[in-house]
Amino acid sequence: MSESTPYMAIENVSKIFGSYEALSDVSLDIHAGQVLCLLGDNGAGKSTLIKVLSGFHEPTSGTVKINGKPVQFKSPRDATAAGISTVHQFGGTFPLMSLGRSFFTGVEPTKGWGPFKYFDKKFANKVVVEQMQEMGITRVTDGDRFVGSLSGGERQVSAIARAVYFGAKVLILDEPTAALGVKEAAHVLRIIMQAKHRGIAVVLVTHNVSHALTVGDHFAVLIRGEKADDFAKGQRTREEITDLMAGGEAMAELEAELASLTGSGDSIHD
Ligand SMILES: Nc1ncnc2c1ncn2[C@@H]1O[C@H](COP(=O)(O)OP(=O)(O)OP(=O)(O)O)[C@@H](O)[C@H]1O
Repeated sequence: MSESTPYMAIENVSKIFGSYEALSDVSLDIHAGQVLCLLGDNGAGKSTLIKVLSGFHEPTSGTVKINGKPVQFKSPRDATAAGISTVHQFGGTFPLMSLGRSFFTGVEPTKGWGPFKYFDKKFANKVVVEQMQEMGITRVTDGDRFVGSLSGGERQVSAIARAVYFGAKVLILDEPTAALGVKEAAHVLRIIMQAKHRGIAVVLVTHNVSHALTVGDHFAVLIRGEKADDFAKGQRTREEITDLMAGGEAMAELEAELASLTGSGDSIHD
């Protein structure tokens, strides 16, 4: 990783729910123009970590920093103001909303004045079509189309396009390729690379080691709330990562169980 100050960092962050420690003493650096992949099995703490980064949860202890300075996000609004944009698994939009409306939710462009102010649909639709085309979704030519008419991959890409258009500095993507076909996943990964080349810091949460290895510059593996490993591209093999993630531990347990079954005469081959 570069020596420069990361745009965002968390230091020794823990998050405790009741008596359960969902995150335990996790530190991470998030650099502009790099893709940080957050890997981990179900329940490892990935969503909790995303929620800390995006201002949804305040950490129980530890520090969040922007440009080297400690910050306290009291709400997602504070994180948004710091340029942090989170795209949820299904694009986080309403299926019956038009593409133009959905793209500008919360920042509606208006025309007219005072009581005669109205949503500038023409402008919104023009921008959304331009942005989608730029991101390779060439079949969208009408901003009046419903969000629900997009495929899963197109929805992800449009949510990323929105974040980029509004100047996100950190783009957090929660399992953006889950449930996508190979071609669509490849498109989303290409768009992630585009965002990185624009200087955006990308945090990619995924179960998919192949996807992570394709675009990642840096990797962190969470196991039961703890950072089990943290490494740069090229420092681990695919097998090492898969083993760690899937819990070498879980596989060892399964093997021990099978061995005891065979050992006690309950052969699975009987
Ligand atoms: N608000 C909450 N209250 C209590 N426990 C919680 C809360 N949020 C998360 N947890 C617990 O913290 C642990 C980590 O959950 P988290 O959702 O962060 O995992 P994850 O890695 O995102 O899993 P998945 O891949 O399944 O989404 C889980 O055991 C979960 O039940």
